[in-house]
Amino acid sequence: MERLDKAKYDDFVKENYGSWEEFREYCVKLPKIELHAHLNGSITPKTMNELIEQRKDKEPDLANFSVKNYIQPNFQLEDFFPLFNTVYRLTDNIKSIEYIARNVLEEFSNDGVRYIELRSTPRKNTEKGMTKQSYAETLISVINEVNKKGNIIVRLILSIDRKSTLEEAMETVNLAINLKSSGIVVGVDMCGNTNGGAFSRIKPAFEYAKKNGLGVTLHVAEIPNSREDNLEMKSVLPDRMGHCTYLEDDILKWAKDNKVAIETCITSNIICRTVKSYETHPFTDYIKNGQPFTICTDDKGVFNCDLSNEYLIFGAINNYNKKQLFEISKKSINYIMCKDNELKRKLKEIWDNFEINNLN
Ligand SMILES: CNc1ncnc2c1ncn2[C@@H]1O[C@H](COP(=O)(O)O)[C@@H](O)[C@H]1O
Repeated sequence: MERLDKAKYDDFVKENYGSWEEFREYCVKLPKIELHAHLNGSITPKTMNELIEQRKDKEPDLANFSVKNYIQPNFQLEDFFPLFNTVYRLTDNIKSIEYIARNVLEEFSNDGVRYIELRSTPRKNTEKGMTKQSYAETLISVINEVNKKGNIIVRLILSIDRKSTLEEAMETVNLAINLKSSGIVVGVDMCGNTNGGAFSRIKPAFEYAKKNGLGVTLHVAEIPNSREDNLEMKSVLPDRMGHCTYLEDDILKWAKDNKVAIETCITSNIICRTVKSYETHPFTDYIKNGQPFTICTDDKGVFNCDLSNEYLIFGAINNYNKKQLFEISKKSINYIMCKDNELKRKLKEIWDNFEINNLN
């Protein structure tokens, strides 16, 4: 938020929302959909410290573990990926996965997120008895618990790290196929270090996922000069694409024509310096061109952000009033991977009720 030159937007905010506080309140109250959130990047420092406290007696190396502000001066995308070496030490067993999932989902719910497709990379840790399968099943069980409470509706996307071998990628896709009947797993994602290798190596796994009725989302063009990869990714016909900060016009046009929404992660792009400023973020072109997109947090724990604030930033920069921001959040219903029509009807009802009660 500090990075946004608020003074520039004071007049607009005063006229349309009353004050910045009221603007923020509106953004929290607005029902929202989150379609690009990595579980392990969404853990707050508070939750990390709680995990350390819970475990340090039995695992003394954790006593010296300090959770400091991740974002140091001159932080950039290359500094981001190694952070997970540390985070994964703290989330290396099933109990911790359960704990972080509960906390992260509760935080999204408190922020007014009404539907989320949370994503996470199943990992194994033989020493601690964690398998990819138990990792995913634990998430499903927490999600079922959260769904029962009824404040937020949660579905799961299993992520595949870009540096995986094809065999590893296929293992995760098969896991997702087997767990589809839970009604919770809706698709697969490709994420991880942008230097992790050519997408073509693991492309067959995503084609196989699509053939088996899973949704597919891919991290596309987060960095420049990735034309070859971008074309390979497009040819999989993904349902959505993450970031796309350096995506070429012809592929953007293809995405528009085929209603492939871009998961745009504003604060993440600014902090990782893949976009220079809020004002020059490609979302301004998305609006101009009628590009389908959805506003997302990416890693709310690492970037110290929340979805309400992403809406606030987006609203301020584009001078969007209450109704316009509402329309943006409502459109995201069209981009969910979950094919359950009853669920879509339920979401539309939530948005319609909000509109009746707040915007007429
Ligand atoms: C900054 N933008 C990004 N670009 C690419 N990959 C990202 C990412 N943000 C997070 N991840 C990837 O998500 C995984 C962590 O969450 P899970 O263990 O799956 O829950 C890591 O592989 C990380 O590289």
